[in-house]
Amino acid sequence: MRNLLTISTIVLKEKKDIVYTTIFGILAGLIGISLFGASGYVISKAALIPPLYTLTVMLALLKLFGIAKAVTKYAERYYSHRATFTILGNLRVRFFEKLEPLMPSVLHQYRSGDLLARIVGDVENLQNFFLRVFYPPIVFFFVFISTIFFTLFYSVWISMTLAIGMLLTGVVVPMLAAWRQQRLKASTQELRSELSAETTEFLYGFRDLKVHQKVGEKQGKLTELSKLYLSAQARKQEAENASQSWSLVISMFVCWAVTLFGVYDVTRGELDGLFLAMLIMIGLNVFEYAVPMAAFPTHFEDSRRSSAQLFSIMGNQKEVKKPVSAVLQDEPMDVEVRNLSFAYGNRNVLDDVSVTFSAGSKTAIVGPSGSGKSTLFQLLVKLYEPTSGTISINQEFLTNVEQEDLWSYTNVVMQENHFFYGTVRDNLLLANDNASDIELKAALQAVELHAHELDDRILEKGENLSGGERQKLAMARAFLKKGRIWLLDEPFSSMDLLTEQKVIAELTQKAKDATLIFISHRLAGLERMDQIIVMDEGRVVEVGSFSELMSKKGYFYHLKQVEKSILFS
Ligand SMILES: Nc1ncnc2c1ncn2[C@@H]1O[C@H](COP(=O)(O)OP(=O)(O)OP(=O)(O)O)[C@@H](O)[C@H]1O
Repeated sequence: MRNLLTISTIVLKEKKDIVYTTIFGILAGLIGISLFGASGYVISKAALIPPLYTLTVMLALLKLFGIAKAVTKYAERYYSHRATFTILGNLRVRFFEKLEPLMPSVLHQYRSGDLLARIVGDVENLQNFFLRVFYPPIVFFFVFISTIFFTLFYSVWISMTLAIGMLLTGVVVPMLAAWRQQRLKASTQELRSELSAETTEFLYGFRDLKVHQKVGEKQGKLTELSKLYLSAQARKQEAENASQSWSLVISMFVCWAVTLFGVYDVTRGELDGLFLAMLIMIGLNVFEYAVPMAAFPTHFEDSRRSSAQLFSIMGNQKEVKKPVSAVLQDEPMDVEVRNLSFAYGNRNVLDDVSVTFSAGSKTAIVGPSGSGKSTLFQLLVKLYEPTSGTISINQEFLTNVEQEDLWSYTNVVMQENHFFYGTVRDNLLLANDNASDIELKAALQAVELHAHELDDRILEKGENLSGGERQKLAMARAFLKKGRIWLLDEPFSSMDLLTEQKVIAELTQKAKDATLIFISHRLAGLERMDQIIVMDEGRVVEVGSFSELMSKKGYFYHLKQVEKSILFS
């Protein structure tokens, strides 16, 4: 409910349109009922053969009502839709602004299809909040109350019957429908998110599923989920149709009752027969405004669930602080890690890690698979927040440094890098918009990607590149940036040894005025590093230069012996 209140505050920003919508909605309702009522009166009056001029004036008035109804209805639609689309725009912007600083951690917690369904589907769903939940009840009650008061002048019984009809269609039927909605366990939103997440995974993993002959099995699961979603939608629609039908049935009974009471009053001489048709027509027309009330609970429940789904993404996250930072400079920077621990859920993967990367130093982090190297890397680039301990850059805690700032001063190459559909040029320009073609070609040369032209096409996710070529292109992208911290997570693992040595030589040259931290599986070529950090089971087990570690004959020395024995066996 708190989420819906937040949505209401966003909706209320469009006060002007909301007021206009409500006023024109009420006017359209009152004029519509007057038009019907007046038609009934004119029919009765015409039967008494009044002078022609009386009929002419009455018909002219009817025409005027007709035009006024069309104009007010148009204005109501115009302002309500204008408000809806502006509110939808505001919601999208608000959601995006809230989500953007949280994005790295959000991406790790949600399946991509689920996130997409929430961003697109749930925001879209909220368009009904104003259009079907927020203002129709106001119009309904205002129009009904006015009608009840008006009919009171003619017949207490008719007025009372309309009041009962209003209570039944405006309160009882929607309450029953809301109760039924609550009993529908699986919400369409949750099922849609699941379906979207499963479909995305199916498409991403299609090739592997095919290789392992599991396409049919996965397809069956998807079909099952899709059926569940369709039946949830059907049940929801059935519930809405049922309450609309009940509303209609009640309105018909009320109209019969109005007719009966009217006839009874006329026979007793308490009501002029001239007004009977008018009252019946009013009774028939006023229930038009009860129809949206029947759908009210469905849309209310939809909006509640959608807002809860949306806010659950933001509510789960600790918002990353974004104070302005003056710590990052265009010169090599100190990076200090103190007593850093990190857990994925309740699984500890880093335990009390303390290391220093002094300004301009070159560090390699090595260790067996799963020792926590990449996790440390992700904490250094602020993709995760530490469970405890600190990371500081130039004596400023990383929590006080803007993520965008950090990334603009850092050259990052991850284990898996993303490439977009487009040309080699487009993908390189991501790192530096202002790079000239000469600089782009030099970057390609530096990573030994001679065979590729700037206009060569790259498919989505770099599908038409080999693993090594993807790493080379990612390095070329990093070479185009002028960062003062280099953070590389196994950037050469798929390159051949010769290319690796050439790229490392180029990297050493390019990063000579920067702090370089790189994670490596291979132990060759680490002699030129200022320090080597050896990790095992989430802890730092050794730190020192190559010669220090080799003479110590500890963990690193042992790893090196194993590597040698594999290479020369
Ligand atoms: N997103 C995640 N959720 C849960 N556990 C994770 C996640 N990512 C990594 N882990 C676990 O954390 C531990 C450390 O992983 P990490 O990727 O940091 O190791 P690594 O030393 O970089 O390994 P490698 O050399 O194979 O890349 C591993 O046991 C891994 O299973």
